[in-house]
Amino acid sequence: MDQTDTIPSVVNQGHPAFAALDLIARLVAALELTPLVAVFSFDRDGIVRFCNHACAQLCGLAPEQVIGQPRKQLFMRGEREAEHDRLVDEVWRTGQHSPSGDWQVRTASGRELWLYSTLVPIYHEGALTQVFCMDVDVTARKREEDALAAAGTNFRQMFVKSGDAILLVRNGRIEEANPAALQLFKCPDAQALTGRRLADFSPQQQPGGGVSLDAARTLEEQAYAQGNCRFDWRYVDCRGSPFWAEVLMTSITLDHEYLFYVVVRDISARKSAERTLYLAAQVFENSRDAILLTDRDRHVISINRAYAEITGYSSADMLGKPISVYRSGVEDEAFFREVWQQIDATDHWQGEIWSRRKCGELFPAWLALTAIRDTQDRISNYMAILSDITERKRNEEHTRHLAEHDFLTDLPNRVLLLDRLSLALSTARRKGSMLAILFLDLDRFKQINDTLGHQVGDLLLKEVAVRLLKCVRKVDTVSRQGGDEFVIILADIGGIDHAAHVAATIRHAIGQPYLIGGHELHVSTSIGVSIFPSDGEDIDTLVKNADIAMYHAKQGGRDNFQFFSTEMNERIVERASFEHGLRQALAEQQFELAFEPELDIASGALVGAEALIRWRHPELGLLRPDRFIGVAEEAGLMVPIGAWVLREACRHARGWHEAGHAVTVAVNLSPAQFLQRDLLEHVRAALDDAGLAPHYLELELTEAIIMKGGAATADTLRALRRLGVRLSLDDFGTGWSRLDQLKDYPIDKLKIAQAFMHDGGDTIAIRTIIAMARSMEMTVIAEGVETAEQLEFLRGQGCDQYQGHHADAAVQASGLDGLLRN
Ligand SMILES: Nc1nc2c(ncn2[C@@H]2O[C@H](COP(=O)(O)OP(=O)(O)OP(=O)(O)O)[C@@H](O)[C@H]2O)c(=O)[nH]1
Repeated sequence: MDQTDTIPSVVNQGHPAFAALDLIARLVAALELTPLVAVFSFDRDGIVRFCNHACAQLCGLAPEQVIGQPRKQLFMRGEREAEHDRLVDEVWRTGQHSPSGDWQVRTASGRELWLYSTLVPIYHEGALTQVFCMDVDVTARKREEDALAAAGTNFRQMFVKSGDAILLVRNGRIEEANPAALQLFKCPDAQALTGRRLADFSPQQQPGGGVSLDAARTLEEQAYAQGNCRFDWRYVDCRGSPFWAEVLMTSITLDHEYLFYVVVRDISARKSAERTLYLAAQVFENSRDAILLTDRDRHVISINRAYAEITGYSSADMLGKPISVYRSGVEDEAFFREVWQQIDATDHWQGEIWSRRKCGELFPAWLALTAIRDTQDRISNYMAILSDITERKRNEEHTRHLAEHDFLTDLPNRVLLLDRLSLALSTARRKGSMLAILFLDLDRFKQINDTLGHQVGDLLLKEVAVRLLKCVRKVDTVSRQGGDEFVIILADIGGIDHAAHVAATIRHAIGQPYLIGGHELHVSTSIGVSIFPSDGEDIDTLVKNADIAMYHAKQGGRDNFQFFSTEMNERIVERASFEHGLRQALAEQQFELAFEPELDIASGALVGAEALIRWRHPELGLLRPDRFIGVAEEAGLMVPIGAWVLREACRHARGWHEAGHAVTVAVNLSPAQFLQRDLLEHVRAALDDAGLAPHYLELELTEAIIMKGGAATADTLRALRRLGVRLSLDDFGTGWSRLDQLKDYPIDKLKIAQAFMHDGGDTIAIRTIIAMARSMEMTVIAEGVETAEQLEFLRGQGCDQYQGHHADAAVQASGLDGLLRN
């Protein structure tokens, strides 16, 4: 219902003039009541004459307060007051209404408002009496407009200044692009972008495989449906270079237009980092080397597949455990301390170590440890790369073996020989010992090849190698130089006799018949020997001289060995002739016995005599044992010679007894005799043959026999003792046995070594030996007594018997020497 309907009619509606008046009255009433337009009027003095409700409300006053007030008090216009005054004057002057406009005002009640305002002249009876001011409150609209303008400005700023590329896309075409977009797409100007589709800046296909055009459309639809969508996209810029971007497409669709606000951010760096990470992960997982990662405290945080495969440990076994738990135990703590010290200093260590699989098996590994640092340069992790090098080591070993060994015999070849020789020489130099080089060449080997073929020759060479190895000790080296030549190093030999002995053994071994391919073959060898240091100080000289000596052996009719030095050859010849002579001496009874008397100190009586062998050599005259016992021992003649001495000594003793002198005979036993199984039988037979009571036979042993012998020796000694034979220990005090060690052996008598009697005598040692021997109830005899003073001293110490020049003299004086000599 119109508000004017509520205004009562003040005139008779039937008369036309009154009808017009009535309309005016109704209009005024409507003006009065309208809430939409604030209306007031003022006269030429600016005094308010009329004010409707809306106006009073706008001013924040009651209408009656407003009437009669100056118009300027209703709405103050600040800086624009004068401008408004001019408008008012213009209306009064021209009688025309003013142009409408927006005015910012402060109301009488202090509110800030925007008014849309018009001034209208009001005539009364033809005269301009008042001006109406009609104001519409447009504050709300004005504020919205301001906010919109501000938002627009902000948006513009953001659009222009954004570091991200922003595109406005309308109906699939780029409408606007910000500077960052021009830069990102490397466009010379905006025209290069506008009007085109985003797909125009994409490769035909996206890396995922979809056609760019279709994929872009799908994404636009998605953004339209969901409001926005975010995706990674591969673009190509105006210069044709591809790049990765992250795209946020927001639909701001109006009406039926597709309008998108598209933010494009270059993520090529991130993509490349992602790619690098992906590759690193692939490398980690697919590496054939075992890789393990730890944290900075060296606790395992990751292992790759190869690690699990190689070691047998799973991630579950290892994660969180200290890496040190998985050491093999071969390398010690000090080794790992050094490893970590180096990593601390250089961030890296690599080397060979032993590793252990979960099943316990050890394997050689190449380990590379690297410290990984964070952006602050602090160690954040450690990486261990472990390669199983079992196969490599095996191959290396195989290759090295091939390089160092002869393919036919598998003996060390020349390369390894020189290496070993160099080692042996430095050891010999350090220890001041001797070594020998034997240069062997088979005799007339060519004939075997020529008559029976190379294959047979080869088999013969292999058999020769086997035989050579049997002739030497483990410390020696047998090598094949090629052809039928072999070189042998004899390390640390005691003397040239050793070398001669080995050479003779080899000659003999090679000379034994071979059964090869159904043929019985015979071959001999010529051997040359050089000795360090006498025949040369260095490898070349020694090998050359052994070769020369071998040549001499060939010259000398083959099948023999020759020393390089003539002097040595002579000595060996002499030795050989000595050996021959000894065999003859046995057969021809060239040995004799001499007796050294043993006297009782207390009574001065002759109580025994030690049998000493002599060799009456047909050319050299009477030889004492030190000239020939060594050769006899090496030639294995000590057993028959010892047996002869035993028999002869017993026979002599029996003679003394028959002459009325119950004297004991002492016989020295050699180690070779002791090793004889039937020693006991020999002794018994010697006693029986001579008819001598066993307690008149005394067997003299050396400390070496006792100490080396062990249980078997103790058994033999006890058996001899049971037989009734007496046992004495010769040269006591010079070896390394101690008296308390002797208590397990049935020894009757100790012979104090002659050495203690020299230079005034070692009185303390003699005293100690005598005291201890007495405590063990052994008889003590001193050897090498030469003076009456020495004898007196021994007597004072309670020594039982003595030997030596002083005893010989006493025996001569007593006339008993004739007895012993016969
Ligand atoms: N079966 C065989 N023969 C070889 C091999 N290497 C070399 N030979 C032969 O070994 C022979 C060596 O001969 P020589 O040492 O020079 O002469 P020899 O016949 O042994 O006569 P002398 O040494 O003077 O006693 C030559 O016939 C070579 O062909 C091999 O690997 N296998």
